[in-house]
Amino acid sequence: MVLCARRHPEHPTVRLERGDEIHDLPIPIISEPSAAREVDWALLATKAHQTAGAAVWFRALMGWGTTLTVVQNGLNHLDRVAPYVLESAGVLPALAYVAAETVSPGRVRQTFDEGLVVPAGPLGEGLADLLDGSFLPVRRTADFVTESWRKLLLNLALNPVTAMTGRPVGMLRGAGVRPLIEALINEAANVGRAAGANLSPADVDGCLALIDSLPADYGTSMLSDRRAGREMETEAIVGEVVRAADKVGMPAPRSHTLLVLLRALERPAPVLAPAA
Ligand SMILES: NC(=O)C1=CN([C@@H]2O[C@H](COP(=O)(O)OP(=O)(O)OC[C@H]3O[C@@H](n4cnc5c(N)ncnc54)[C@H](OP(=O)(O)O)[C@@H]3O)[C@@H](O)[C@H]2O)C=CC1
Ligand SMILES: CC(C)(CO)C(=O)C(=O)O
Repeated sequence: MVLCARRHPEHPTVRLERGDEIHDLPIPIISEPSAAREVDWALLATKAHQTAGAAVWFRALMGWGTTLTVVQNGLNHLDRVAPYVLESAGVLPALAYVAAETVSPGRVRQTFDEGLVVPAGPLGEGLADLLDGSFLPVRRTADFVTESWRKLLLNLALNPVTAMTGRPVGMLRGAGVRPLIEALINEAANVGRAAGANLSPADVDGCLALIDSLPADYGTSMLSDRRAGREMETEAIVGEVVRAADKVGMPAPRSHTLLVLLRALERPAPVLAPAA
């Protein structure tokens, strides 16, 4: 295994903390694509909006037999990498049910551990074999579109509100907030259904039950980005729902409101002088 980074780290080791376990992982780290060799499996695990920037690595790592696994949140993983890989390249989308946060350079804390979900088929089987015995179980699904929407409902409920308030998920269960979250998930589930996802009321209930079961101090990847002052996955998560709603001609005012506020938070417009 080789870790491809855009800067060579000052501490060239990776420490993974999972509960009480500490694993110091002796993974070589390279920061120049010229140092990369063709591999059987390449895993893209940048934020969705960093895909174009990471594409320089695809050319260095990918040959005829390489499968690129896109481990990102959102929908349409394949479209995201299509401009940068050959049409014949093997590309596998993956949804991550883990929670990991870089707590200091080279130190990653993992607090939730349900593995990856990928489409059933030879590439999905290949990834499951590759990761067999690792910390990451790989579940295969015959309906990846529905799975992507299921994950999107969870991210839509958790990520923007934690990021906007700067507070972990316990806040979502507070008086007044939970009904908003429930309405937001129901609205997005209706859009997902119209867009072709086979979402049932049980999926909405399952999403809410998962949110209710998370530890109160549990963060999200978007909250980490907000805290660190990094760009957030606003477009890949909230933008996807709003664009899908526009496409199927359904109103999605709750998601739309979130999108406008998140965009304003990241790219504040100049304040207009009061009218004379
Ligand atoms: N974190 C989580 O708990 C979960 C995340 N996800 C999803 O997984 C994906 C990855 O998220 P996450 O791990 O949180 O992301 P992070 O921001 O923690 O990590 C992304 C890494 O990609 C690196 N990177 C960005 N651009 C390049 C580049 N051009 N070349 C090399 N490296 C690059 C960044 O480097 P640098 O350090 O230099 O910025 C950073 O280390 C996202 O789509 C997210 O939504 C899904 C489930 C849970
Ligand atoms: C499911 C969840 C919320 C796990 O942390 C996630 O996908 C994220 O943080 O982006």
